[in-house]
Amino acid sequence: MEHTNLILIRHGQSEYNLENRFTGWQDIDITKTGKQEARKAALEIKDQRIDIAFTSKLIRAQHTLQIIQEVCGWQDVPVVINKALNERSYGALEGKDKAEITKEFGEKQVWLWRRSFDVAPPGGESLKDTYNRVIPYFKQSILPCLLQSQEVLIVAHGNSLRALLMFLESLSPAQILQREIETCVPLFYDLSEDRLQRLK
Ligand SMILES: O=C(O)[C@H](O)COP(=O)(O)O
Repeated sequence: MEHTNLILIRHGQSEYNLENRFTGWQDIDITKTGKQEARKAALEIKDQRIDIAFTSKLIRAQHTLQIIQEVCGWQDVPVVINKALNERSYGALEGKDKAEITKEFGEKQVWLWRRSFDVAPPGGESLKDTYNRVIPYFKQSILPCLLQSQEVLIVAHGNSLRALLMFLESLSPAQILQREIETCVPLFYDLSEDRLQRLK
């Protein structure tokens, strides 16, 4: 496998993913399928060296990371938990059925809430709001590890990771509209020293 110094993984399927409900900050665990996805992701990355792992305060991400650690034998890898990596808040939509909300508000509005950069769901966070907490945390706590040549694993959420890859790949608000992050499909980054310096 090629060298990589940063791996991003979205948690395994959650109970609400299975039920097609908006999750956001609701602390919902992963399903049996989610556990299998985590084991599969672990097998894909187990040959990598990981020095430190970061995850959110939410159980679906932590549980996914625990399974990865068990399968890879990485129980001793230090884990840093921070709410800055939490999923975006879906506000008033949390717990609601995505299909019913689409029926009520229309596909275009729901798509803007789910995928646009700056349209926030009612009472929740836009991707821009999420970006504005994820990226300062990345710069302050994760980037220094990478700059010290540590190999980093981040297990987080669809939208906190969309914010992060927008930053890492210098994507515009128009480009991020198209990006979907699948559950437990590892994203590998090999960031050169020069690139890391420019991310500071
Ligand atoms: O919070 C949620 O509902 C999901 O984790 C991500 O949802 P999305 O695909 O609507 O962004």
